[in-house]
Amino acid sequence: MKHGIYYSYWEHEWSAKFGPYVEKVAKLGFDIIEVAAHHINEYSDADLAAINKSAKDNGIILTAGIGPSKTKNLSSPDADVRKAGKAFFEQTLTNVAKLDIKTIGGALHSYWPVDYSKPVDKEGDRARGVEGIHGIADFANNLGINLCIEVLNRFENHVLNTAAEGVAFVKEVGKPNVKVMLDTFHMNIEEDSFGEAIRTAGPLLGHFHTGESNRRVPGVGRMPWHEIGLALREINYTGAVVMEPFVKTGGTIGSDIKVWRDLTNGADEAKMDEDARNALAFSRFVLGG
Ligand SMILES: O=C(CO)[C@@H](O)[C@H](O)[C@H](O)CO
Ligand SMILES: [Mn+2]
Repeated sequence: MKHGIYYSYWEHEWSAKFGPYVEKVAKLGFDIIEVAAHHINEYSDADLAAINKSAKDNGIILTAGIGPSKTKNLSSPDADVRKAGKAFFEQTLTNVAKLDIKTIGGALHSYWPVDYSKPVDKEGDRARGVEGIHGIADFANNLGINLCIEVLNRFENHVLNTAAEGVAFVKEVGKPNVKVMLDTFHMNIEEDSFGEAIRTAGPLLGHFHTGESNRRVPGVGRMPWHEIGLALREINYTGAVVMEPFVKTGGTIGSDIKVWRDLTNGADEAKMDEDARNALAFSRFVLGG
């Protein structure tokens, strides 16, 4: 098991440059940095090559996260949007591969966060989502990338809210590089049992996000970490465990995640680094790796 952190912990914008965080995360002792792929198509080949070299020099593996926008939604009822979504993913995956990234996770099958001001068509969106992911799976596989479909809570997405729904979706897609992704923050809202949800995903679990129920770093709240660690060991999970703390207000990150109060307790960057370091030690101890 390898441990990582989403660099958005320190930032306010999904567009924030991730290059400078590779060395920082390595110094904190992490194995992985998760980067936002939302704006990766704006990086030049030279930027990507420099980041890849920095990752190799620092012994860091990269993974990618993404919440596709409404205009890139693979499950949209509008065929032109689905087409734009496919083209966006092909370009994004091509650039992601330049960083030797093998895992991209998020609501790849849909868009995020969902606009609930209009009625949603869960069955239709799900069916189009299966087709959309099926349509980009081989392209990703040829680049050696796994597509990890994140199960999100009801307030953020309607298509997949539980591990069981995620598993059924992934089985219907039926491609070896399409996997289920779970996140303790979302599981805490939707699952009856953390252990059972992880066991339900079993060998299909491709990526795992961690965070407390208020999205602070692991170890400071009331998430049942021992139960989660036992279940991950039980299914012999050897993939990435990436903490995804969101603690700062402001910017598009603050508004998409709905952080309306400072969850850092007024921490400066050094204190935020220390919190991340402590959360890593806690995660290695309680989850393994
Ligand atoms: O859990 C979430 C959102 O609540 C994330 O994994 C998200 O999809 C990604 O961070 C977007 O970049
Ligand atoms: Mn997540």
